[in-house]
Amino acid sequence: MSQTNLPEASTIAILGAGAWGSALAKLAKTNQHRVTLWSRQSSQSLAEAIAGSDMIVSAISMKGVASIAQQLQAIPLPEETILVSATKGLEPITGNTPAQIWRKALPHHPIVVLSGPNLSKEIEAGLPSATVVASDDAQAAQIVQTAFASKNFRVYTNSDPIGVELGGTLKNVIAIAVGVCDGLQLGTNAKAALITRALMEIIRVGSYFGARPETFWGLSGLGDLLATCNSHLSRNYQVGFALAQGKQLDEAIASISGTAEGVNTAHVLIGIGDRENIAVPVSRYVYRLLNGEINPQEAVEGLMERDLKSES
Ligand SMILES: NC(=O)C1=CN([C@@H]2O[C@H](COP(=O)(O)OP(=O)(O)OC[C@H]3O[C@@H](n4cnc5c(N)ncnc54)[C@H](OP(=O)(O)O)[C@@H]3O)[C@@H](O)[C@H]2O)C=CC1
Ligand SMILES: O=C(CO)COP(=O)(O)O
Repeated sequence: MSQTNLPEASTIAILGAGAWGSALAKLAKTNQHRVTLWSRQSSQSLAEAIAGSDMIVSAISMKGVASIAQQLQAIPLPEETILVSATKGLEPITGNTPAQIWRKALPHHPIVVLSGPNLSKEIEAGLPSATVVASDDAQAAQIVQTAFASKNFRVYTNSDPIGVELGGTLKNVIAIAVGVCDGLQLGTNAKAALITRALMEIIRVGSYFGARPETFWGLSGLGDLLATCNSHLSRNYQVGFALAQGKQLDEAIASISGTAEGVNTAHVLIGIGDRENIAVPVSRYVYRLLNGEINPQEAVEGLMERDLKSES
């Protein structure tokens, strides 16, 4: 399909009017869709905002997903309405991904995950970028692809939704680690080693959950690691950088605008790693640092002094 042809106009409701929801709304408007951007602050009710939507896109922070999904359950919706999950996080206690929450709440709807190296400020500025839309429902993924693709936003489909979702979610913890690495001025070799070993860790966790390893070499895995680990625009990276400057976690969080999902994800991930016996050394040191058990320098020493092992 040529991207010079505008996709047919759809009615799209975007839930979550923060940085990411607003950027997605702008992308959808570029393609002439009728767009409603909704948050808890909106004058419209949720039911009014989604009325007549062909597609509902959730760009809500992890902490709000379950309650909004529950509210949507109570609103009659045609079964063909596509739900697109753009949140990158894990639910505390259950460890569910956002798409798993949507699937449980609205089992009869097509669910599509949207994830990739998508720093919202760059997208708002109209810079070129690419993303992935993943679903078990190939047709739904293609509809979302067509709806959002434009000359500055290249959208790929993928049939491994859990892999695409975990790639975007788990890299947030690593972006905190790399923010620490850069904040301590540990150099390019250290950063390359950290990102590469972290990718192995992400693949280990993803494989346990049934994701395909090769998915993590794509945009939502390696691609998003490269974006967030190399940019001061990443809030997760900023949290790590601030910790390396000696800030306490609450100060670091207060110093960024918006949500740094990696903080909560680290806690949920370590719970899963402990329960399922999955080795996640980089994420574990991030978790210990966030908990105040160690300082940034001790995290570096701990990672460097681990038992010697083979690379695989
Ligand atoms: N910013 C980015 O570059 C990207 C972000 N993401 C992901 O998108 C998600 C949102 O990020 P971002 O837009 O940056 O975050 P923001 O903090 O800018 O916005 C969060 C949005 O979630 C809503 N929200 C928060 N808590 C609740 C709740 N308890 N109930 C209902 N709504 C709630 C907020 O609503 P209210 O205004 O009412 O508080 C707000 O609209 C995150 O998971 C993030 O990882 C993914 C790709 C890129
Ligand atoms: O996920 C993102 C870019 O793909 C945004 O990263 P931060 O949440 O760290 O800002």
